[in-house]
Amino acid sequence: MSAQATRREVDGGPVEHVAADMRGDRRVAQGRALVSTARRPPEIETLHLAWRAAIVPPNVIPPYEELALGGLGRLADSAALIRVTAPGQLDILMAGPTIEAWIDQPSRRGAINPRSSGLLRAMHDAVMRAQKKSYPAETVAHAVVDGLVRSYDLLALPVSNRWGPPLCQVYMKQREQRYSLVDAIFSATDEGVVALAVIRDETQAACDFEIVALNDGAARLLKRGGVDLRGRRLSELLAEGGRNGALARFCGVVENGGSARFEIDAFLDAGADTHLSVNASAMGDLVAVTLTDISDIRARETSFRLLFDGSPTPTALCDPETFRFLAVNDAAAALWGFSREDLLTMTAFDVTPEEDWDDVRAFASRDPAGAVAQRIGRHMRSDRSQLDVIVHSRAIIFRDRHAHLVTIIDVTEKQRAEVRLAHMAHHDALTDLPNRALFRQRLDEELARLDPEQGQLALFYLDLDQFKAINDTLGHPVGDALLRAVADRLRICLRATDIVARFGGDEFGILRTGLAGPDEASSFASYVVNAVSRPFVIEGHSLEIGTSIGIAMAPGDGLSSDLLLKNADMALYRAKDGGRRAFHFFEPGMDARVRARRLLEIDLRRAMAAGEFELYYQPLVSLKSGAITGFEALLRWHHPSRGLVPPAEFIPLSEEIGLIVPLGEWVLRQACAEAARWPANLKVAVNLSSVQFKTGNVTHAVLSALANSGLPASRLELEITESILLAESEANLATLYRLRGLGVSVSMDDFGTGYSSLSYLRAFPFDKIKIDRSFVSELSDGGDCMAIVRAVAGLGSSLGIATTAEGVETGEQLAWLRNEGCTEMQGYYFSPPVPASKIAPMLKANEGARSSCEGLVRH
Ligand SMILES: Nc1nc2c(ncn2[C@@H]2O[C@H](COP(=O)(O)O[C@H]3[C@@H](O)[C@H](n4cnc5c(=O)[nH]c(N)nc54)O[C@@H]3COP(=O)(O)O)[C@@H](O)[C@H]2O)c(=O)[nH]1
Repeated sequence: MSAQATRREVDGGPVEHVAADMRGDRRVAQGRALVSTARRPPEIETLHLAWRAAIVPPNVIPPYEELALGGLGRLADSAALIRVTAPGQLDILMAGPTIEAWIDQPSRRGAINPRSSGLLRAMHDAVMRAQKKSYPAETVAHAVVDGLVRSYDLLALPVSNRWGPPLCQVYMKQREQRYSLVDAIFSATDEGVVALAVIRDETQAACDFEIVALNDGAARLLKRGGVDLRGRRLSELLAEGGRNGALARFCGVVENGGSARFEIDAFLDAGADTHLSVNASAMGDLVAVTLTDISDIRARETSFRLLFDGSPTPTALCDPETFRFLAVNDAAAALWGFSREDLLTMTAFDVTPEEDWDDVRAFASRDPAGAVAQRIGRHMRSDRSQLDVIVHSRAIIFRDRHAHLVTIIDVTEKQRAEVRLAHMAHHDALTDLPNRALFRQRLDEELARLDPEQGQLALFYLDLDQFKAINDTLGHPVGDALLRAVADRLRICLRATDIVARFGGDEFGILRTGLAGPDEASSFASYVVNAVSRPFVIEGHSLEIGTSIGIAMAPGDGLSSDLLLKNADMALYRAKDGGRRAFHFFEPGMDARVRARRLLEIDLRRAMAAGEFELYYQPLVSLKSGAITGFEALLRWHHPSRGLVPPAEFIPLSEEIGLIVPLGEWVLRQACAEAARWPANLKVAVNLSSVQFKTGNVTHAVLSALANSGLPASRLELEITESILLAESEANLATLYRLRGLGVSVSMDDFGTGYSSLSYLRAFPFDKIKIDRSFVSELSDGGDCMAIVRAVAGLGSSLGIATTAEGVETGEQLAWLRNEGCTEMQGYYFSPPVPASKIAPMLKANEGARSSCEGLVRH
């Protein structure tokens, strides 16, 4: 059987502790109890031994008469005879005065004090269970009598009953030891317990208190160890500053009755850092006070407060039900732009945009026992500006109530930086257009949902004409501004569902969906070409660039991004081939041509760096004297694998990719340097491309070539075509006049082809007209060419402009041209273009021939 501890309310009175140690089941081995009998009082011990003698042999219990009625003498005062007639029904058949006092009830059937009945019943049951083995049951009981705790040893024995079931005889012995209940309670707690008596003033109002009793805990807390505080007035123990306040709280308890809890830190000898929590209960003019030392808690709170207030992290304490701020630190006030005082009258909703209120509620209603929770959201400052925040919250107990300790991390800048980074990853920094990656992504998406029934998809691949030349000559800031302006113009061309992207350099892409067919794509492409062709004014420069566009359509030209981009790119090259400001649709078979052209472009750029270019010179011969008057410089490309590449194959491409500008400057420098070595009466003619006029600084290039070579300007002849006067004529005319002003002469090349407008001859005083070789080659056929050559020769003669016939290959042509009044010839009949090394011998031969009157000598 185990020790039992039961706690029962007895008649609504004080709590009684009853400890029962039932030994009825304990075995007795070889006549010796296993439990110690050392604490058994002598009377009980005697009784115990007598009983043991009587029951030998075992299993025979003594008759009722022998034990209950016989020979007990004064032990009968401390004995009771009990039985249990039904479960829970305890009868006391007989009880001596001592035991009667314990059970605090006269011995009557069925009316026993409940605080004793449980114990008696337990002893009865233990004895009855063990009766066959004749074991007694023993226990100790306690009771409070007159404020003293008394302890009793109890022994229960079975006795036989000739009229029915065995009975149970209980013997009780009160121990000498007694405790004061109040002392016991007082000493059992570390808390201070004080009994105060009210002192009333003449109006009978409570005004002070006298200490009636206190325990060690109270003496320790009030730091008056050794000094008897009993009889002292409470007011004497309180520091002046807090005295009135503290007394008022105690008086309030008395006046209002009941109990109250409050804090005091004003006890004189307790020290300023001692904080006591007071629980006071009034009973008439007596006040029972429990004092608890909460100094540590307050110290922790102070540390917490210091950490809280001084933390650079915005922090607030928030009521999870009302969302009211219970505390905020300076960092939070600074973050939200409100004062701390204002915030203490506000709720979390006042700093949260309304759209996020549900989030805030859900966040606050999470499991309060949970760990730190995190919410990413927005807060609002006093100026209504919004912040991106991460809110961490932890449920804590703050001053005996639930609260949420909330820290706020302002991630506005971080968030914006991330958004910026994400934007930068998908957009071109210069134009802010989507980049190739984003374009591809959108193209993939559009292809995935492409439904030909709903319309086709067109990919427009744009490349700006002449951009590189502008960039190289006017500088990158102008180039950048031009690209931005082009981007703006493209944006204007778009519908909301279109996408325009900059792929890099001067390449752009446009994605358009829902097209009925190629016709719709062509009209959009020409609209874009026209839009980009309109002049741009950048930093005072009027720039005309134009664009070429390659178009690939889905589903016809491919269903993958890669294929469509590749096909549109190929179509673009074709568009460029076909002349600028044009667009072209992808056609199967373009691939090979485009590849060849790409290779040429790569080769051309490399050739410039590798010094694969050389100038050949073709003599210009006076038809009057037969003397060489000068040489035309003609560019040649020594390709490492293809051999000598004629300029007609690479000049157009180098114009397109802007390479003509540096290449043209090289030609000028080289030709002038070469001519400077010739006899002083010989001129050198250099071809200028219209691109050099448009994007290069021709005047500067000419000046620097002359200066570097030392060639007099009068010995340099510049050959231009009418295309230079077609585009940007005003600016180009101004350049031509500037060049003429330097002293160089200017020839109109390839006259007769193109528009051959006579107005050009009026617009600028050309020094020479070069009749295109296509007319000369067909002179023998008679007809138009003869008439044209005759007209041009006559025009030159009447305007006083020299005329040079190009491509003279036969003596007949020569004779006819001389006869018609042409002043100069150039052609294979005299000499093809030759390397510079051949010039000296040629000049020598020409001189010799003229001196021997042989006229023109073919070389
Ligand atoms: N911008 C620059 N253009 C240049 C430069 N060097 C050449 N070119 C232009 O390339 C075109 C082709 O030139 P090329 O292959 O050198 O042809 C020239 C002559 O070889 C050719 N020619 C001369 N005589 C005859 C002849 O009797 N028969 C015949 N079939 N061809 C002949 O004519 C070309 C010279 O023409 P032109 O310039 O019009 O005087 C050509 O358009 C060049 O201009 C350069 O450095 N820059």
